[in-house]
Amino acid sequence: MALIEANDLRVEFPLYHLAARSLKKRLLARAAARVRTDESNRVVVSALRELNFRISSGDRVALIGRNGAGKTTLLRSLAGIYEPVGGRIRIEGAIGSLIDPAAGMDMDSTGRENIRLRALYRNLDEAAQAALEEEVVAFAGLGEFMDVPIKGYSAGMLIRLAFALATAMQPQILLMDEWFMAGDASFIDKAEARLATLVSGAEILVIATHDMDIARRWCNRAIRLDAGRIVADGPVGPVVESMLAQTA
Ligand SMILES: Nc1ncnc2c1ncn2[C@@H]1O[C@H](COP(=O)(O)OP(=O)(O)OP(=O)(O)O)[C@@H](O)[C@H]1O
Repeated sequence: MALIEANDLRVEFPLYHLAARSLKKRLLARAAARVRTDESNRVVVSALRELNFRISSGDRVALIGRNGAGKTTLLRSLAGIYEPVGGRIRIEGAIGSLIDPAAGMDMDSTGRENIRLRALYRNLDEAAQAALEEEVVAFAGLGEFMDVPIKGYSAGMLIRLAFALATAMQPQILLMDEWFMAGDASFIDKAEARLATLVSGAEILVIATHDMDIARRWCNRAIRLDAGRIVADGPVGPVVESMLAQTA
């Protein structure tokens, strides 16, 4: 059984660039509720404030909310990319994340070399490594670009490779940013079919999105954030309605 549990989760970012007094003052005045000076006298923005929730097997959760609400920060905190400054996150289950296409990739290596590096990282034996390579190469459909250093890839090509790599191995918990649904039409069709299989196999899906249709189509629950706090958490229909009513 997979599980994600957050207790009083708090994430803050220091605003180092706010050395200029006037700018600091202006910003503090505008966003007083979210910007504070911490114990070390640093100006910090509260990205997530005392979040409490529990996500269990079978939950497919859409993280929704306006710009700056904290969706990406929460997704990244769950993936272990950001360290909470307060509270705790408990995760049970193997995580697969489709958050940052370049994460875990070596930009100087070719696509094929990146697949092999991932196989090494996952401790796959030779047969599993060969199977992974064959599957990712076929799915990504990058042709001879597979043998070109990935720093020469377009954004779309990098998404294809990242998507193929991340979805080749079935995770129990899948964390996803909506822009992984972007790309050219032929890839989107392929990606959606692949994702459908993955989502039906993954015990938990968490997807950060602005697109209420994506939320409704993929999720059964929504957590709505506003200015770093949870303002609604429940079945996807009513939570999406509350969001639409507010932005109408
Ligand atoms: N690396 C960072 N450094 C400083 N502040 C950050 C950083 N990342 C996020 N923030 C701040 O944290 C808050 C939450 O941002 P976050 O990106 O999580 O929101 P979001 O809901 O994903 O927004 P969007 O829909 O615009 O992508 C914002 O106030 C943002 O300015």
